This record gives sequence, structure tokens and C-alpha cells, in this order.
Amino acid sequence: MTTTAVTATPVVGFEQVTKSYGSVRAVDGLSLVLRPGETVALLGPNGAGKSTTLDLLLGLKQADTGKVEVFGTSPREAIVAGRVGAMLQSGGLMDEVTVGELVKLACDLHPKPYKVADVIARAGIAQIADRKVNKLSGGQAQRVRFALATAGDSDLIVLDEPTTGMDVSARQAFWATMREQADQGRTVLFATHYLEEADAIADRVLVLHRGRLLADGTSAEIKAKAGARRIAFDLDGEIDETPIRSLPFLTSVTVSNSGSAAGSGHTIRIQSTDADATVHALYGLGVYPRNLEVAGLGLEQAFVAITEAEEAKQS
Ligand SMILES: Nc1ncnc2c1ncn2[C@@H]1O[C@H](COP(=O)(O)OP(=O)(O)OP(=O)(O)O)[C@@H](O)[C@H]1O
Repeated sequence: MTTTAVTATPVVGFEQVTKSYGSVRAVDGLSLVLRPGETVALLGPNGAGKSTTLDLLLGLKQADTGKVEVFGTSPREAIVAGRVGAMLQSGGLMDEVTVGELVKLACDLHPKPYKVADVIARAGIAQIADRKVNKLSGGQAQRVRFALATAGDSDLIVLDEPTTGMDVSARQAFWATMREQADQGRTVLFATHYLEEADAIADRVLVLHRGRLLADGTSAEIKAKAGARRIAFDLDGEIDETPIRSLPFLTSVTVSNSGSAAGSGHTIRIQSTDADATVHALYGLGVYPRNLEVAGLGLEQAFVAITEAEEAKQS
């Protein structure tokens, strides 16, 4: 029932949380609530505070001020109760054990463990189960970390850049498994630099910047928030770029040779904060654009637009 979801205890609650390292404020007054069943991507440039946020959520770091709750309790209590599975960026794996032994240990420690063989199969590591952990490639180690995060039936799965180092098929298998986990009602929170993953997987996207939440919404809402749209068209013959670059509402323009057999065509790509007005003015120049396309920004372009606008505001 929807009302249950709305009134249920939040999976994660941050209230005005700050965390500094010396003079660096890594998390700066962060408030957010995650609800049951959400798949949430945490985006942000390097140093935005993503890992610190996840560490606070997992009780690995303590907030300087503010409150962090997981399932209405402290992070530590939630973890001890087996409600949280986590895969950290560089979580140390015990060197001298085999992959199979390590997964068994994780299952033994989980209050609601899955069968070791199932965990191994799900993470696609059966072929390396007898290998020592310190003999793994980067991508294999990531798969093992994933196995450890899903060793038991946790309600919240936290993943810090989980697919870094994975090849394409490992990545696809990983997200297929994560989708299954989410479809079973689990909450999934993952930090990533792969915006296409956030776009494809997450039903909610958080954009962090200098420890603050810059945007919070669906991928479509984040794209709309960036405000700009892309316009592309071809022009035949020699062109005068000056009037094109003077069109209203432009945030960027690139002009390239379209490489047509006729030789002298150009492709113009524009970002505009008011595509209707820009296109109207374009026709007003008396040029005849061919193959005119107007489209929204991709999540990656929206992310860059939002974070760059914030940088410009602060500088
Ligand atoms: N242990 C630490 N000591 C001092 N400063 C730290 C420490 N950990 C993080 N920082 C600083 O805090 C800020 C936030 O770092 P954090 O690792 O949380 O960012 P991030 O968004 O995860 O970055 P990335 O995308 O590069 O992994 C950065 O300026 C970083 O240099």
C-alpha cells in the first residue's frame, strides 16, 4: 500500500549532517531521507563527499554535528542486526584466505545469511573460489566485494563505485543482479562516476557538490533542472559563424565540417536554455537548417551543467 511506504520509517535519515577533515568540510549540512525500495544513485565530482557520506551512513565515521539514522537506529545497530550490506571502494580483503573461505566467513557473520554456493554463483566467482584473495585482478576483487555485500538478506545495500574495474559483461551481470535485489523490495544506494549507469538503474539521483546536495530527483528531473536543451542541424555551403554564435539563449556552440560528399557542409551543435526562442531566431537569420534536432540534455551533460553552474556561483 502506498500509504505504508510513505509513512514507513525511513531507511536512511541524514539531518543537517556535517563532517570535516581539518579545514576541509567534506559533508556540509546534508539532510536527506531514503525510503524503502528506492534505487538511488549518488553522483558528484571528485571530492564531493560521496565516500564520506557512505562512511557516515555505515558508522565508519562519526558526524561532527547532525544526526544519521539507519532504519530509525544508529548505523552500528542497523549493521549488527544484519540490515545493511555494503561494498566499499577499497575495502581491504583478507589476503591469505581463498575467495570461497572469505565468502563463507561473510555468510557466517551475517544474521540472515544466504547459502555460500548461492552467493558465489550470484557474484559469478565460482571459477575463482579456490584462488587466494591476494591473487585477484581488480575486476575479480570487485566481484568478491559484491559477494560480501550480498552474503545475507539485507534490507539496504550500499555500494561505493561498485563497477570500477569490471569489464562490460561483469558490469551487466552485476546490474542485473542488483535489479533483482531492488525488485525484491531492497533499497539500493550506490555512488558512481558512470552517469549512464545512474541513468539506466536509479529511480532517484542525488547530486553532491562540496558536501552539499545540489539536486535530488529522478534522472528526468535532473536533466530538466539543468534547463538547457541540445539543438543540432546541418547547413550547406560556406557559413558565417558570427550570427549563429550571437543567437539568443546559447550556452555553447560547436561547428564542424559535416564531411558530406559535396564537401562544404557544416554541422552546428548548440546548447540553449530556451530552445524555442533560439530556433525561432535561427530561422530569422534566413538560413535553412537541415536535419534539425532538438533534444533534452543527457544525464552526463546535465550533471556537468549543474555542477559547473555551482562552481561559477562560488568562484
Ligand atoms: N581521511 C581524510 N583526511 C583528510 N581529508 C579527507 C579524508 N577523506 C576525504 N577527505 C577529503 O574530503 C573531501 C571529500 O572526500 P570524499 O572521498 O568523501 O569525496 P568523493 O566524492 O567520494 O570523491 P571521489 O569521487 O574522488 O571518490 C575531499 O576534499 C577529500 O580530499
